[in-house]
Amino acid sequence: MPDERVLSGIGVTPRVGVGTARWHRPEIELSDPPAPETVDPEAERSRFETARDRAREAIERERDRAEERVGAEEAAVFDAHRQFLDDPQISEGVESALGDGLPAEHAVQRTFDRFVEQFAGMEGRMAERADDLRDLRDRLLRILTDATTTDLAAVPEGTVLLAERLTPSDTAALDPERVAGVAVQTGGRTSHAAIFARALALPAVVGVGDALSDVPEGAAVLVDGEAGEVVVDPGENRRASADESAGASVREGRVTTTDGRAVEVAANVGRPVEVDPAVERGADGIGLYRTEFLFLDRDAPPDEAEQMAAYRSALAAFPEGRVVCRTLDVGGDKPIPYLDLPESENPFLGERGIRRSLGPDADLFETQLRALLRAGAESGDDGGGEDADDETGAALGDLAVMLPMVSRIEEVESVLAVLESVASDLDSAGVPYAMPEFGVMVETPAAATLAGDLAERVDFLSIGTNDLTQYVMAASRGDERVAALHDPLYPAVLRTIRQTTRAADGTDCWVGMCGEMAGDPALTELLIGLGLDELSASVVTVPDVKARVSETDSEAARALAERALAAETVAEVREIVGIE
Ligand SMILES: C=C(OP(=O)(O)O)C(=O)O
Repeated sequence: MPDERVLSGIGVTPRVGVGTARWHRPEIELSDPPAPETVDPEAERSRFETARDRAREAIERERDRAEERVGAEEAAVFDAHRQFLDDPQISEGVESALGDGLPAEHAVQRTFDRFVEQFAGMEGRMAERADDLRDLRDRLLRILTDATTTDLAAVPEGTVLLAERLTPSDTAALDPERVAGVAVQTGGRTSHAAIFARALALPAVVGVGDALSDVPEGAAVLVDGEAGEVVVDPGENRRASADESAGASVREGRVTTTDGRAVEVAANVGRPVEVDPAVERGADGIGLYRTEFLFLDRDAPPDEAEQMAAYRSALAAFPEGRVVCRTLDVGGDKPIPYLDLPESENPFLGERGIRRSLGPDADLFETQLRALLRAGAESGDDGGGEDADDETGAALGDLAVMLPMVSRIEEVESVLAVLESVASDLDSAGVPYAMPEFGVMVETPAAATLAGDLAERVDFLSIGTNDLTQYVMAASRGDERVAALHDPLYPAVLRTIRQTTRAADGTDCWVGMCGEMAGDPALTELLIGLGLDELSASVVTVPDVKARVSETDSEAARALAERALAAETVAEVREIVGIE
């Protein structure tokens, strides 16, 4: 058996892939420039201009392609490339190098290298600009030297792509059908490579460092995006784990248990770019759209038309399904600078979620509800602006609105009143809208205790086990010292879940789960036994959860849940469920 070699980095997608190493080395080595007197500056200027035009066209093409595959937000990086291409300082730098008698390719290299050095010495986002400049420099050099490079869209199936760095254009070109994994020497969790890899559900490890450069072309390599490991010459055991992680194949359409009980398997998404991968991985709909992501990383909130366009395109992606939009959930771990959230002694117990929407963010909340009600209208309302969705008129799925951090019946009553008033304003203005399904998250012990009263007022409850566990166990989500307590398999949490589903038994109110627990296929049978009607999972695990649902017998699941509910310790629960 060959010796395994394990390199560590930062795992960015919870998947394991194995395949054959293939290096992507786009850097171009130029030989020394010829003597200046032998160079014709006019001819070189014209070569540079032609190369710049060709680069501009290619950037446009790649931008469109990236937008189609991974979304407008990620594709926006190509706009930065286009701006650099026409940046006067760069043009001046190239002009001055041509004036010094350098050929076009050397002029490009000298100019860009200076800017790369400047940006690389800065912090944060500015440092990322250095990558954009390298990307653009190499593109121009490839054109000027007629260099042939790997066509990343056409690598052989089963390729594990290795690179010193992956530029946005490289990553956007990757074909998930062909690429078994990606390992990159540089980059962090929020690097472009990581973001694209996640959006495409590719196993990926970034920030592996120089050790990666010793991996030979053609070696067998396993990429463990969960553990953050790159394993060269993996042994049989490792390969078996990759096979397991390759997971179930995508299943279109609804699944039922072996005895015919329908369980909806939806996906959790945070940004428009994640919607298409959810469709591709066979989700029945969106069980949690974390709409606060539409409000992050910007200077002002999205207006009604922009929000409406985002909601409508999610609805159009699931014409047969349901899209559950959670209203703005800020505060706690999700600050938004322009909202000027006050310091809180304990933000998780402070003014967050619905508490803000019915308080200081009332105007934003009303705008969001207007956008949601209008988004659900059959067709014909295009949001009234150029930001509006061009899917207008397409078949749309069913919209549902869900409230975060509910702990009082009064909150639900107040929101119902706001909904009525928004609907009546739209009515009077003759604006088309549709009343959505209406539900609340059960993420506070108070909501679980009141589940029966809530169920009388809403169409659905969705259990957010991430927060529910934090509040039931009094163990902060982000505090490593109490991480072991943050486990939904503790009997207190399991019984709170059952309390919630039981409260809705026999009513028209359905009960789903959108916390991370719902996405763990090892717990699917238990959750069916606990009475969940819907499971909303991370996009990558949707096929595995669907597969588990269709292997489950509801009677056996109920018996399993009864045993787990009778257990007194987490260790007993784990043993009963059959996990370590
Ligand atoms: C799904 C949940 O919400 P969040 O976005 O806070 O993880 C949860 O708390 O389980």
